[in-house]
Amino acid sequence: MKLNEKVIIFSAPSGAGKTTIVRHLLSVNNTLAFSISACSRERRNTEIDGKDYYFLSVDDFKRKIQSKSFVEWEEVYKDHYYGTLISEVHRIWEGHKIIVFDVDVVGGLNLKKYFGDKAISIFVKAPSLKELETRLRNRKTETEHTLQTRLNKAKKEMKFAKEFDFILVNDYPETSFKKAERIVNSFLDSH
Ligand SMILES: Nc1nc2c(ncn2[C@@H]2O[C@H](COP(=O)(O)OP(=O)(O)O)[C@@H](O)[C@H]2O)c(=O)[nH]1
Ligand SMILES: Nc1ncnc2c1ncn2[C@@H]1O[C@H](COP(=O)(O)OP(=O)(O)O)[C@@H](O)[C@H]1O
Repeated sequence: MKLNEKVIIFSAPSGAGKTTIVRHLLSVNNTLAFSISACSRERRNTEIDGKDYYFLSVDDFKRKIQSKSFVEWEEVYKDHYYGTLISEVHRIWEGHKIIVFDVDVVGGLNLKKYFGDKAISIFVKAPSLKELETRLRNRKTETEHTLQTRLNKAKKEMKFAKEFDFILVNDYPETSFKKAERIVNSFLDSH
């Protein structure tokens, strides 16, 4: 793969608000394009296949791992595989856009390693663990069990925050949107 374009990586514990921030950035800057990940979890009612994710069965996902179709992939939760397809990176670069990734924390660090100085990495943090829990509950996408799994994972992920180029505390949406715009614009204006 030719590494000839800039990429922007957003990572966060589930519920911190990275998808909300990424959606905002995409709505105000049409040079950016969202990297649609492949995943093997159930589609939520609000999600569209090929827009939010490429939804695959576990078997199809494993076949793509075998055929080395991923830049990176992870079994984020049991039987819930997520990954960035090489074909997706090409699709976006062929459209001459800057890729925006919305991936979990380990995935974000792997992408940072892969893309090197073409990448900027941003860790989105909720103001507190309590607030993270409130947001996940309000989103109404989790059962009590999956909520606890996500909160436990979040505690581990917080330790990696300092390995990212920026930590963006997502307190109020409007201020977070502005902070994200500033970080991204200065990256796009550089070299
Ligand atoms: N490593 C990796 N993680 C991903 C990818 N796409 C999504 N994820 C992460 O997988 C986790 C679960 O995603 P999802 O079920 O959509 O949860 P949500 O972030 O709580 O909406 C999140 O932390 C996502 O950021 C990917 O391509 N690679
Ligand atoms: N700054 C904020 N204040 C309050 N709620 C927020 C904020 N940012 C996002 N949310 C809400 O919190 C929930 C989790 O946000 P989401 O963007 O889905 O997080 P992630 O992609 O990191 O899992 C959503 O219901 C979203 O509307």
